[in-house]
Amino acid sequence: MKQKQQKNQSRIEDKHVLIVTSVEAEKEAVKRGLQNTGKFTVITGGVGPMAAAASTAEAIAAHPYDYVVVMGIAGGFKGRAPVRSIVVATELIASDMGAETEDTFLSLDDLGLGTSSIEADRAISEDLALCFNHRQVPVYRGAVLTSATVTGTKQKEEVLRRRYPNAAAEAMEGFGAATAAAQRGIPILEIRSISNEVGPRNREAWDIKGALSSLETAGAVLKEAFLK
Ligand SMILES: O=C(O)c1cccc(C(=O)CC[C@H]2O[C@@H](n3cnc4c(=O)[nH]cnc43)[C@H](O)[C@@H]2O)c1
Repeated sequence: MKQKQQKNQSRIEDKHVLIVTSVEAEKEAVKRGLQNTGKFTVITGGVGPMAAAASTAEAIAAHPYDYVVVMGIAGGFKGRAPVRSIVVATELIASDMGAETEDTFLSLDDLGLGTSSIEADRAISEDLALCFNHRQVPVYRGAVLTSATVTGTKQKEEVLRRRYPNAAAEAMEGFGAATAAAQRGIPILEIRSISNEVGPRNREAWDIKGALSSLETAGAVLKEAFLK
């Protein structure tokens, strides 16, 4: 009876997971963390929401993945997610898709034209945050913004803070991959390691090496969460 129950259950350890990164260095960092675990396929999907959407759509059309996980480095909002910490997304938001008026911003939801926000798989993202805590890796849960343009001014940072009070990080791919996944009903997750503060551009100050090291740890934690 027990055997039969186990056979009928949809077991998380039997799932096949597609991981979407933007550049090769992120893919290699995640793969080091995963240590050749067969159930994960890691792709370099390109930079920006359009490249991420197209690459994800192509991958999930070719193979029946059970989860899509967007991973990479990101900017963190000061006071919400410091450099080298990890952000596990609660939702993936297209930060600039909508319409401006003289005094506000209208999202696609406000306009009745679709949605600018897709929720991350709640149970797994909560579990992941616990796994990071367990390893004493600083982790924050919050919305991850997808912006086609990296924020480079104080003024834009403040606009985003006001518009998205629950945002912890900004990157460029999540909502694109999530759109492709949602069209096939595949749950989405986003895990980001913070390389820089969102705000005035200072590319030399980005801690890419540190963030890639945190991303490698994130790969190991993802493996632990899916295999336990
Ligand atoms: O130059 C390198 O060695 C290198 C290694 C890994 C990654 C990079 C990138 O430039 C990745 C671009 C990627 O980073 C995300 N990102 C990072 N910070 C921000 C931000 O403040 N706002 C938006 N996006 C950010 C983004 O997802 C890009 O795809 C270079």
